[in-house]
Amino acid sequence: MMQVEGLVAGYGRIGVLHGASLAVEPGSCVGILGHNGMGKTTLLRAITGLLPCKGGRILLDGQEIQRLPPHERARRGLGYVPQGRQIFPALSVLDNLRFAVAAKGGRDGQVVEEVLEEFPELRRLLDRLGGALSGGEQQLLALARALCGRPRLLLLDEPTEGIQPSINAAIIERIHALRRRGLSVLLVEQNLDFIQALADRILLIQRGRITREIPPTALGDPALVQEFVGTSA
Ligand SMILES: Nc1ncnc2c1ncn2[C@@H]1O[C@H](COP(=O)(O)OP(=O)(O)OP(=O)(O)O)[C@@H](O)[C@H]1O
Repeated sequence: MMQVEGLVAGYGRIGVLHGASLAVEPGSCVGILGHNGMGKTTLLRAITGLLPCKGGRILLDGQEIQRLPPHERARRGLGYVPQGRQIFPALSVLDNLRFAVAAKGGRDGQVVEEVLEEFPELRRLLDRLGGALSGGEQQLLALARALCGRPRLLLLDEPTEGIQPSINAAIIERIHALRRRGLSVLLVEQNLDFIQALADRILLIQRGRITREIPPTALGDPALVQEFVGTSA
C-alpha cells in the first residue's frame, strides 16, 4: 500500500527525520512507538505533504507522491487525523463534516450520510459546536471528518491524547470496523494498550529513523517496554 524510503524532513535547518523507512501493507495497521520528540508527528506530516520532504521517497500503490501537494495526496487515498484533532471549534459537527467533503471537492449530502452511518453517535450531536464536544466526541468527529475524504490509508496521530480512558475501547472498536472494510492504518500512539489492541506490527522510531520492529506481544513485557519507550506498561 505505502512504502516510505529514506525520508528526510525537518523544520528550517533543524533536521528531524534522517532517513526514515517503513512499509504499510494493504489492510494492515502499523503502529509507531517512540519517545517524545523522536519525530513521530513530523513523519506523519511529511507523509501527508504538510511538511516538505527534503529527501527520500513515498510510494502509494507504487507511485511516488513525495512531491505532490497535500490535497493531491488526499485525493489518492491518504487521510489524516492530526494530534489534538484540530476540528473547527466554532462550526457545528455537521458543518465540520460538510467542510471536509467540500475540501475534497465532493457532494456533501451523500458522503456525510454514509459517514454518519459509520458514526451513528454523531447524529444527535450534529447541531452542537465542535468546541462544545468532549474529547472523546471530538476524536470521533475527527475520525469521521477524515473518513469524509474516503481515504484508503488513515494516518492517526495520538488519538487517545486528552480523552477519557473509558472512551478508548469505543474508538478501538470503530477503527477495527473501518479496517474490516479494508482501510489501512498508520498509528502513532503512546498508549500501549491502545497500540497493542490495533497494530499488526509495531515499529520503533529513534532520532528520526525507524530502528526496529517489535511484535505487539512484546508490549506485555515491562522490561522491554522500558527499553523501547521509557515507560512501564
Ligand atoms: N514547528 C516546529 N519547528 C521547529 N521544531 C519543531 C517543530 N515541530 C517539532 N519540532 C521539533 O522536532 C522534533 C520532533 O518533533 P515531533 O513532534 O515530530 O516529535 P514526536 O515524536 O511526535 O513527539 P511528541 O510525542 O512529543 O509529539 C522535536 O525536537 C521538536 O521540538
